[in-house]
Amino acid sequence: MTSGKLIVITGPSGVGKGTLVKLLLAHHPDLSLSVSATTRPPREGETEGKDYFFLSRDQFENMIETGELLEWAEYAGNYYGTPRQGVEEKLQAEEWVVLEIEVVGARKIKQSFPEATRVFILPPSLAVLEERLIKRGKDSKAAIAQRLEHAETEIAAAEEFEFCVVNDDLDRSLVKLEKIIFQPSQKD
Ligand SMILES: Nc1nc2c(ncn2[C@@H]2O[C@H](COP(=O)(O)OP(=O)(O)O)[C@@H](O)[C@H]2O)c(=O)[nH]1
Ligand SMILES: Nc1ncnc2c1ncn2[C@@H]1O[C@H](COP(=O)(O)OP(=O)(O)O)[C@@H](O)[C@H]1O
Repeated sequence: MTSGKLIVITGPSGVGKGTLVKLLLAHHPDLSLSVSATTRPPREGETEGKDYFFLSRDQFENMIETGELLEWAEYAGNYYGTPRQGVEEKLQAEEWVVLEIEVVGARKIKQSFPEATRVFILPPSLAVLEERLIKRGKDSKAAIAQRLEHAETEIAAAEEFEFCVVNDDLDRSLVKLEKIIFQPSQKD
């Protein structure tokens, strides 16, 4: 790797961003994942500093005010944001950094990093997205309904992004993502 690169993976909740990013990092240990800050309480099994930096609203708002976040957004009642320092240090060290973030934040990244490679992950259909959210078993019925409603607006913005991948078959989607990241000039 000859220079730093910022890779942004975005798309609606439940589309498979986390699953794809995990596979991508397992196949390419050179890539570095940015750990986000959030005011959402930790879920069972989540670790501070590994999955997220878990902050109070006051702490998060302080980071916004002091410009410590590269981007941030409010999603389903909680704040989520990318700590600036870690990403900038990694890019300066010529690392390739992956952000897995929701759509509003991914949009904002374009302003500070016009060169970023941004990939929007699409579900094969809204029905499949709903199925995945239900199967994942992490969200209440009401939360799933809220996420699906939100997904429709997010999907309408997909065309703004440099690349789109429909996450149908997981292995095929991973290959498409790898092509976008490592061979962006080649068309398939
Ligand atoms: N803008 C922004 N979104 C983030 C960040 N970190 C995570 N997210 C997004 O916030 C949304 C909710 O994340 P989470 O509560 O972990 O739920 P899940 O990804 O749906 O399981 C997801 O779409 C994440 O991609 C961040 O640093 N900035
Ligand atoms: N290509 C796929 N085919 C079938 N199920 C998938 C696929 N990608 C992800 N999933 C499943 O869908 C659910 C949501 O995926 P997840 O990675 O948590 O989404 P996100 O991070 O976008 O919220 C998980 O249960 C995951 O195992």
